[in-house]
Amino acid sequence: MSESLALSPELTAPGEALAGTARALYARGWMEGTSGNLSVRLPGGLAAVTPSGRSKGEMSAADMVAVDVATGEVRHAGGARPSAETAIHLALYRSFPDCGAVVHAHIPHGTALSSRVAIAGLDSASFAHYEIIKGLGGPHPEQVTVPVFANWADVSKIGDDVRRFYAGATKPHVPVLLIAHHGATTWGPDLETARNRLECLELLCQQHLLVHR
Ligand SMILES: CSC[C@@H](O)[C@@H](O)C(=O)COP(=O)(O)O
Ligand SMILES: [Zn+2]
Repeated sequence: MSESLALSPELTAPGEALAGTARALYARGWMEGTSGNLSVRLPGGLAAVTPSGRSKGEMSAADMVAVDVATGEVRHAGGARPSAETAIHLALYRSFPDCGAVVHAHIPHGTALSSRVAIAGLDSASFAHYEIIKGLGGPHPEQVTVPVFANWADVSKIGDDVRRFYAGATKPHVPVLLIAHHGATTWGPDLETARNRLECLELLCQQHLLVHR
């Protein structure tokens, strides 16, 4: 089925929220050259996802693509393909029933730190004492360990890794992750919270890199 989201009035507001948040993140320099993607969960087992390969500074609600969270099947699209990283978004929606929105951006300091972690042969970054940790939404206000996933060319493999990682988790998690040499993905009950967590993660990584030059 292929149909513009603009034709579905109940999907227009989430689409506008996605376009507005994407514009703001683009304006910050975090979604350069078509990078970055966002999604929100919709009623009926769907998620609205940004289209693939488009400037995230110039989108409207009608550009968004609705996909089935359970199957990944495209349900509504005005001719656009959903984000190439939809598999990561769906892995998070499937892992966390309370996840209402996912934001991915190539934040500069987060990406630099993810590269440093990967080059060191590690798979997580730990931080302690920074006040901004409180803004990440994790269980501990004073310390946090952020997983750093491998950046497979086949994005479905990143989605599989994410799904496996959180399926095995028994403790409360922090709703942010890094992808090595690539960027960050954050999530939350709504788009605003997911975006705030992205901002906090970028600032945390920046502060950490200033301390550990
Ligand atoms: C500018 S290339 C960046 C892409 O490879 C990818 O990492 C990305 O963030 C955007 O992919 P998209 O398919 O537009 O959602
Ligand atoms: Zn990306």
